[in-house]
Amino acid sequence: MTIPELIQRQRQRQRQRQRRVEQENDNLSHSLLFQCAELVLPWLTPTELATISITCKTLFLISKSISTRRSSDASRNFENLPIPCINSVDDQLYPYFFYTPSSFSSSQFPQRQSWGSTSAADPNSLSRLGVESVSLVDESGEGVGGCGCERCGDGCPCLRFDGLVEDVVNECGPSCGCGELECGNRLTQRGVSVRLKILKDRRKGWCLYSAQSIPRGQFICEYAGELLTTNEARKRQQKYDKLSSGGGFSSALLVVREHLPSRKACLRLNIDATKIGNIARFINHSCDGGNLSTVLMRSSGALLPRLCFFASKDIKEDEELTFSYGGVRLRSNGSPCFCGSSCCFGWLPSEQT
Ligand SMILES: C[S@@+](CC[C@H](N)C(=O)[O-])C[C@H]1O[C@@H](n2cnc3c(N)ncnc32)[C@H](O)[C@@H]1O
Repeated sequence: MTIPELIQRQRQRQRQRQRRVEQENDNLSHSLLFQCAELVLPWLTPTELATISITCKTLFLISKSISTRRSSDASRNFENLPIPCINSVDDQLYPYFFYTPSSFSSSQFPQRQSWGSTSAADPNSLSRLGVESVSLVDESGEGVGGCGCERCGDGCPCLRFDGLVEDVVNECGPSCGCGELECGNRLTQRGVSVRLKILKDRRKGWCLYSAQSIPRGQFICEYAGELLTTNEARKRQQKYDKLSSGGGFSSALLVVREHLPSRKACLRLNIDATKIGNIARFINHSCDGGNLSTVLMRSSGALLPRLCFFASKDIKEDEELTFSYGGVRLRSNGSPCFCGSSCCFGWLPSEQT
């Protein structure tokens, strides 16, 4: 071999080595990018995700799989069964909101929530019974109202708990000695146990549907969201009314009043599930009362009750779940109702909050 040939061969080897190193670096940075993106992207909003997905192929593919995972379970693994979102009317893949299995005071909630990552959300990372942190105590600071039953049944004292307000159904609570969720008097504390799905309707927006037949009396879900002061609820209602008048915005602020035995005062709960809520935020109104009834449930010793939905009749698979938002239509800027019932009033119930 001549000297120029030797030099050429050496250069060739050098170039091959360099290409190998470049390829390895490229693979490494791709997998690093992949790992970082899988960690960071689930924290983004749909708009942020769409923006980042157009920057390179890897981010496009990861964003796409996050969107698919988001639409496969709106409850992000916080409920016992996945609740898929199905949209056959437009391009919106899934409704975006923060998930909470139970109501809580808004100052306790983080600014962002991860949704759609490969590792499932930890259902224990958010308390299922947020409102129970506000509990009744005796003078020594001990919780009151709990039972000491080994096996709770009809004789459990929690069922006869002398509550603050009328028309509230009682269950065992955190100060009971009957163990955790296996107790028979905690019907509404185990989360959603029926198959549900969220479908999009062109006029009503997202709707909650049954994905199995459900017998009358079955617990469906709690209405969970931010617990607001009445002042804050009024401010938000004004803001939501303005946004709704522009179209394409749905609010989910619910006001529940429970009368005290004197009938002179009431306990008022303002639950806003617009930004932070659970699947109950997708239940639409029906002027005929729909197929759900609401019941206020109080766990023994808890100050605040929880608003729970039960099937008010036998429900078939693929039926929309609805209830009546109320009978009052006071606000002049009410929205049109598309419940489709024969007694439809034409406008959604609304009152001054
Ligand atoms: C609690 S949210 C229900 C979920 C909502 N459809 C969504 O897409 O998020 C309440 C909002 O849903 C819409 N809605 C509920 N019932 C309706 C009905 N019968 N007709 C028209 N819109 C309805 C209204 O925009 C209302 O403000």
